[in-house]
Amino acid sequence: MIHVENLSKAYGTTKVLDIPELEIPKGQSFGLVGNNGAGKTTFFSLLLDLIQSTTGHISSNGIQISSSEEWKPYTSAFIDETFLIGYLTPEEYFYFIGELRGWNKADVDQFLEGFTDFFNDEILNKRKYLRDLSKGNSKKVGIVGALIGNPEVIILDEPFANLDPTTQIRLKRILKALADKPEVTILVSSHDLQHTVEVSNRIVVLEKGLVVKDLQTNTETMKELEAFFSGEPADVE
Ligand SMILES: Nc1ncnc2c1ncn2[C@@H]1O[C@H](COP(=O)(O)OP(=O)(O)OP(=O)(O)O)[C@@H](O)[C@H]1O
Repeated sequence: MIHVENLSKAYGTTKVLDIPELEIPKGQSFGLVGNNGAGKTTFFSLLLDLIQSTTGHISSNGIQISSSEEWKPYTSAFIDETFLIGYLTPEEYFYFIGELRGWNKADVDQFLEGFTDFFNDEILNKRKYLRDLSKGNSKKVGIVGALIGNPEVIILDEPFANLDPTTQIRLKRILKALADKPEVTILVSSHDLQHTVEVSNRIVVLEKGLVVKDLQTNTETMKELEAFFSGEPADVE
């Protein structure tokens, strides 16, 4: 589905991402973890053609993302609040995204009914502009907006950050349900190892722009990640 080849990004003389090759098959739920500055957002920004690579390229379904728009109809993302439109209410924003994705108002309304718990009565019918929402509530809008139109590729940068514990648990359920769909490829970055392991069947660890671990999630993955990030051997209890 997504093929990365010889990809690097440098600012001046500093290389912040260097991925010689990476294949993300259709249907995979791909978790990206790494410490601050590891290159997670850089990678996702390159995947969405938000920044230009220094070398190499990424293709999605065989389409080179920097030279064609054809990947956009089936790809959706929420990276940060720049994806939101401050002067719209959540409803207006969702309808706007719906229009882009070929859904009418009724389709969007019906879809939003599935997020009543997730919204916790703080998003819809509040007559508030997106610019006035709290960070957590903005994130909820961005995530749900990214799911409108049943995209096949979903990219979410740190979706758990700024969410309260109840909403994090609800989000995990939503992401797991998406991960179970064979036609959906989902890429999530997070600093929360536990959440990432729970919603991903593959975990890639970035460190200073390099892929230093590439794991199929199993019962040992959490232990292995904790050992890696604490700098201690994995077999120490
Ligand atoms: N426009 C820029 N100019 C210079 N350096 C940049 C620029 N954008 C990102 N970087 C650098 O690239 C590196 C990777 O940043 P990136 O935001 O991808 O990391 P991250 O893994 O998402 O980090 P975090 O967990 O802190 O969000 C960092 O060292 C960052 O300072």
